[in-house]
Amino acid sequence: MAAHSATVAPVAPIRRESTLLQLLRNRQGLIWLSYLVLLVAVALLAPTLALYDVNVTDLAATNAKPFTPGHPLGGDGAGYDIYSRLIWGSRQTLIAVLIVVSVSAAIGATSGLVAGFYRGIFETAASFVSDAIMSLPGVVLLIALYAVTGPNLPAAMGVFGVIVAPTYYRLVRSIVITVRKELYIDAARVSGLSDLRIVGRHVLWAVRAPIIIHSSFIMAAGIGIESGVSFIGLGNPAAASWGTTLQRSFNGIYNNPWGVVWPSLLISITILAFVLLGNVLSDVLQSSSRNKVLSARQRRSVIARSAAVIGEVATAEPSKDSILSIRGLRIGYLTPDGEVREVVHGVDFDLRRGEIHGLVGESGSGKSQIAFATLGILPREALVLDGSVFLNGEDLMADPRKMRAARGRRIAYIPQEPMSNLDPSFTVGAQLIYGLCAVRPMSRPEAREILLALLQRVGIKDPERVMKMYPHEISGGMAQRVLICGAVASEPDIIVADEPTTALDVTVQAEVLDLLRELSEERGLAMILVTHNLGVVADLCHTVTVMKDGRFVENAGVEQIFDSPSDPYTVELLRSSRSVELMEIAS
Ligand SMILES: Nc1ncnc2c1ncn2[C@@H]1O[C@H](COP(=O)(O)OP(=O)(O)OP(=O)(O)O)[C@@H](O)[C@H]1O
Ligand code: NI
Repeated sequence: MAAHSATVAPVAPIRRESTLLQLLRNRQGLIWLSYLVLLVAVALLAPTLALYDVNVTDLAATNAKPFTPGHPLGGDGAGYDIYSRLIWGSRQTLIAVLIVVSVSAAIGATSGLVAGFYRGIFETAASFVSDAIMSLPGVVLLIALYAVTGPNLPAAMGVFGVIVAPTYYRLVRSIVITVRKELYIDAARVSGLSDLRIVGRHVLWAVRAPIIIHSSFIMAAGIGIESGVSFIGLGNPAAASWGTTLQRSFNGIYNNPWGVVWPSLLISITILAFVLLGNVLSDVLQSSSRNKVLSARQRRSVIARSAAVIGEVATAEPSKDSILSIRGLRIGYLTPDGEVREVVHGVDFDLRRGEIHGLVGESGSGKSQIAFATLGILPREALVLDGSVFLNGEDLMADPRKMRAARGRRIAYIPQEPMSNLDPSFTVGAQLIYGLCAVRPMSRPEAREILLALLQRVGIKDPERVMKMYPHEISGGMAQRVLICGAVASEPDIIVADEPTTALDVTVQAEVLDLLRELSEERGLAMILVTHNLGVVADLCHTVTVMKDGRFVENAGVEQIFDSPSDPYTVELLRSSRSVELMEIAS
């Protein structure tokens, strides 16, 4: 947070849309919400929609194929009409799911709320119980229950609700603990509100979105468990549920294989609906609680209004001998009260071919914003208020298509955390080959050849073997080498590296920095190196920009910065970094 440093351009607040409206505007949200509403309607209207009563069997329906007259989805071995059973089953299934959610949310969320708010002995006890429940084998418990109650779906679902209650407990408790620390709760308390009012007003507001999202996933799990429980025979065979329907059809799978398809399809689609709706909800609810993503029209009007306040800045020409020129770049974010907080205040920047340029400054000074802007990967809610990014004289900022074409091809990126930038479910080789083929038209064997040579070049001893490994099988240093290999493979002109060695061990750091220097010299690569480590800058960079509060305070050759810094802030930065170094040597 560096609000004190930012220029705030007051623009009229933007009205928020209701959550439901945002949900309906999202295509996925609309589809899955409609599906679920339809499902509820079917469950309510079951008596009219079903062709037969729940427990009516019909000799003609025995193992009937689908589209038999009177039995649109066929029948099972006992002569039940599958279509009617599924319609009735939607009732049973939705009731089962409601039991799971209400039991688990009631127990878990309430205890989490109390534990997080009052802490102390209750929290200790509740956390113990929650851990104990989580360590129980759920399915075994359900089977044991069967011995006591017999086939009883509501009881089984209630027990399942207790089993998953700790997930709510943990979620709610951790949120309440953070919210409670925040200032507005203190403010509320000082103004003499009772605990109940504070919980109602502020804490419930903070936990409501996570609870709704989590419930959607629990409902998906509930459907799965209901089907599973009924399928292994713990449900009431007389009551129609999707699980029992599936079980019956499964018993007669050799006589009528189609019978299995319908309930499976219904169960899968409904689980999918809850999970995907949960994802959409999480987008909608969580983004609106922090930063609003504006529509293109709102975005233009905010930018225009803020330009009117600050005044147009004449866009300068790019420098002739630079490969990358940034001119008058201003980036802002909308605050919750609808004002624009500017975090980068009109910076100019030039990068020549083969130059390694260090971008240093304290946390929150805007280094990453500049790196992201160069790559065109600013967060969706970011507002580019003004300015241009010229690559070889072409303005990328003005044309998103050019930006997309340049990204990964002409300008490559090396991230801070190598591990989280590799997909755990694919081998290293598969990801590298996929990435390379996406930016340079070539066949997979060709890409493989290039990458094997490059992996060798970035210091990986046995590239063939590493290609076959999954990310969790390699070390952090190796992962960063792999990503550097991926970045260099597309033969870019510029590499943007945001703290590329922070996540690595000290010994590995030096090796990776050496590698970056060598690659830059070999290939004439220009590099923007974002770092807070002046040692890295002294070691690697030709030129340096020092940033503070969204402005460039000094921009010069590396010798000049270290030998005769002109800005007091640079002097301060050098002094503090030296004292950190001395401390490290002393310890
Ligand atoms: N998505 C966002 N919404 C609102 N403000 C943001 C967002 N992302 C960044 N900011 C603000 O932009 C400013 C600059 O952030 P930036 O990440 O560029 O800093 P940095 O210099 O890279 O810091 P660090 O060294 O911690 O990475 C900060 O004040 C930050 O609060
Ligand atoms: Ni950063």
